[in-house]
Amino acid sequence: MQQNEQLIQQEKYLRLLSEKYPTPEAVSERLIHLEARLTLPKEVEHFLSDLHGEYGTFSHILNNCSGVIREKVAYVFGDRMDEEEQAEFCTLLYYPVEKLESLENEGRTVPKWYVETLGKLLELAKVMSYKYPLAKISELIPTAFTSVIVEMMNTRPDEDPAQFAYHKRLLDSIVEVGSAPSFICVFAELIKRLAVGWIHIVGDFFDRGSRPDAILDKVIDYPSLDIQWGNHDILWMGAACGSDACIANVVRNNLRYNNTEVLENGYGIGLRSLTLWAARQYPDEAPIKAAERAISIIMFKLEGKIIRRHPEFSMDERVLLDAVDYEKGTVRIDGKDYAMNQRVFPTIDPENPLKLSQEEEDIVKELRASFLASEPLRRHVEFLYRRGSVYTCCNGNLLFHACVPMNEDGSFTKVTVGGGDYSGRAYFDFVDAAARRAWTERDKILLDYMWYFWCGRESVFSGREFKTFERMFVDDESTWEEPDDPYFQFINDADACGRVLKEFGLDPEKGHIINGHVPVKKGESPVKSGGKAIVIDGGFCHAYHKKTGISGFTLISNSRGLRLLAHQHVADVRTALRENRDIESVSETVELQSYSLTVADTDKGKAIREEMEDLRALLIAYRSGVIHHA
Ligand SMILES: O=P(O)(O)OC[C@H]1O[C@](O)(COP(=O)(O)O)[C@@H](O)[C@@H]1O
Ligand SMILES: [Mn+2]
Repeated sequence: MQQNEQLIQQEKYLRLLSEKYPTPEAVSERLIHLEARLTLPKEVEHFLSDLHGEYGTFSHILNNCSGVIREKVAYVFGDRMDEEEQAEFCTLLYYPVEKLESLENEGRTVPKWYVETLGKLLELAKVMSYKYPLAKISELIPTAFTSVIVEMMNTRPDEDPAQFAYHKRLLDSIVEVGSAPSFICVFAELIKRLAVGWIHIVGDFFDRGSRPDAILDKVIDYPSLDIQWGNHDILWMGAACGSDACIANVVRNNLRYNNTEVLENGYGIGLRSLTLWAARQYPDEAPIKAAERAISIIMFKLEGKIIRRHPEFSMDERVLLDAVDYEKGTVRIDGKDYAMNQRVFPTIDPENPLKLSQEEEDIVKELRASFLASEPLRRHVEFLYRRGSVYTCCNGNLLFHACVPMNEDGSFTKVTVGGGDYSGRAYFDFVDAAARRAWTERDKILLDYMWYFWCGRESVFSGREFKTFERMFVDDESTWEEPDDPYFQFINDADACGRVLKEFGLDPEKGHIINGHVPVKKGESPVKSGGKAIVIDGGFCHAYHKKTGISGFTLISNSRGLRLLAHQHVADVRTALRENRDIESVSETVELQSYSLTVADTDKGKAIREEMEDLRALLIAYRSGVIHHA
C-alpha cells in the first residue's frame, strides 16, 4: 500500500518534470549538460565576517576579490606587463569609473589605449571563464551590451585570420561609437563575478562603523551570496520588528560611535526629540553624550523589565539599576559594592528605578514609530531575512557567527526557551524559526527573544555575558570582563570541533567550522585545532584595530583548498587610485589538497546527481509509455 502511494507520488512528480522537459530529446540535452558540469572545477567561495559598517574596506576587498584578481592578472599578463602596469590595470578593474576619470584627466584615454585595454579585459575574462559552462557565463554577464559581450567572448583571434579581423572590428567599433568606457565597466564587473562564485557573510554588518547601509545596498542585488546573522544584525532586525529594547540598544550604539548619520540620513530615523530632551536632563554634557546617557538609562530600564518577565533567561542579577544605592553612588555586583563614576541620575525614580517616565515613554514610542516606518530599513532587514539564517552548511563546512552553547564538559548546553529544552542543532533551528516569526508576527515574547539573542549568555549569536552597565558606570575594570561560553575554548579542541560538525550532519574529518564574532587579537591565529575551526573576525572594525592590528581576515575556498588572507593596511580609495595601491595582504594556506575539487565534490554536485536520477526516471517513463511525450 505504502509502496503504491510512493509510486503514485513519483509519477505525479515526473509529470510535473515532463512539463519542463517535454520530449526525450529535451531530457537527454539536459542530462548531457549536467553530466559535463560535474567535471568543471569547484567554484571559488569567499568568506567575510564582522564588517561592522566599514564600507570602504569592505568594498575594496569585494572589488579585489581578496586578491584573486591580482593573482589572475599576474598569471595572464606576468610576462607582458611590469608590476606598475599590472597595478594600474588592477586599479582599473577595482574602480573603473573613478580610474577612467583620472586617466582621462591625464589625457591617456586615446583610441589606441581603449582598444588595447578592451583587448586585455577580454583576454582576462576568457581565461577566467574556463570554470563555467556557457549558460552560466551568460547569466554572469551584466545586462548592458550582453549580445556584443557574448560575441566577443566567443571570438578566436589566434586561430584564424578571419576571426582575427572580426575580433579587431568588434573592438574598433566599440571605441568608434564611443562606448568603450561603458564596456570597460561591464568587463570589470564580469571579471569580478567570474573571480568569485559565491560569497558568505558570517554576520555583523552593523554598528561601530559608519556605513552599514551602504554595505547592504551594495550586496542586496548580489545573486550568489548567503548570510549568517550576527548579534548586531539580530539587534537591528529586532529593532525593525519593533522591540523597544533592541531600538534603545541600536540608538545607544550609534550615539556612542558618533554614527548618527546612519540612522538620520541612511534610515530617516530622527533623534531630535531624544537629543533635545536629553540636553535638558544633562545640561553639563555635550549634546551627543547627553543623548547617549539618556538612551542608556531608558535601555537599562527596558532590559530590566524583559529580564523580570523572563526568569528563564537567568539574568536577574543583571538588573543593576535595582542594585544601585542612589544616595551613596555605589552599585552592588556579586555581593560587592563598587563606586560609580556618575552620581546624577535625573531620569530615575530611586523608589522604582525600572519605571519609564512619561517623557521616556513618549520618546520610545516616537523612536519605535520611526523604526517601523523606515522604508530603507525594512528593505535591508527583509533582505537579511531572505538571504540569511542562523547557520549554513555548505560544501561540508559549517558557518555560523558565534557559538554552539556548551557545558564545561563539552556537551551541548540544554537551553530552556519557548516552553521547550533545546540543544545543539535543534536549538539553532528553534532560534532561526523564532527570529523569523518575530518579523512576521511581532509577538511581544518573540521581540523579547530578539533582545536576548543579541546579548544573552546562552545566545548562539553572542555566547557572552555583556557588562554594558559596568563598562559605562564603574571604573574598576575588573567588573568589565565578560564571561563567555566554554565553546570559545573548545574550538581549540579538534574532538569537540568534530562533535559540532557531526551534530550538524557534516563529516568531522573533512568539514570546517567557520565563525566570526571574536576579534582575533594581535599575534593570535584565526586557525584553531589545525584548521577544524577558523575564526575570521579579523577586525574590519576600525575601532578595534588597536586590538587586532590589521584590517581584516577573509577566507577563500577554491578547488585546491582553503586559504586565509590577513589584510594589513587598506589604502583608501583616493590613494588606491592615485598610486594604484592595493591592500597589502598576507596569504596563509590552511589546507591544500593534492587533487583538484570539481563540481561533483560539492553540494551543487549532489543536487545535480539527484536531478540526473529524476531525469533518467523520466526518460524511462517516456520510453515505456507510462508518460506520453510531446
Ligand atoms: O558582537 P561584538 O562585536 O563582539 O559586540 C558585542 C560586544 O560589544 C560590547 O557591547 C562592547 O561594545 P563597545 O566595544 O562598542 O563598547 C560588549 O559588551 C559586547 O561583548
Ligand atoms: Mn558579533
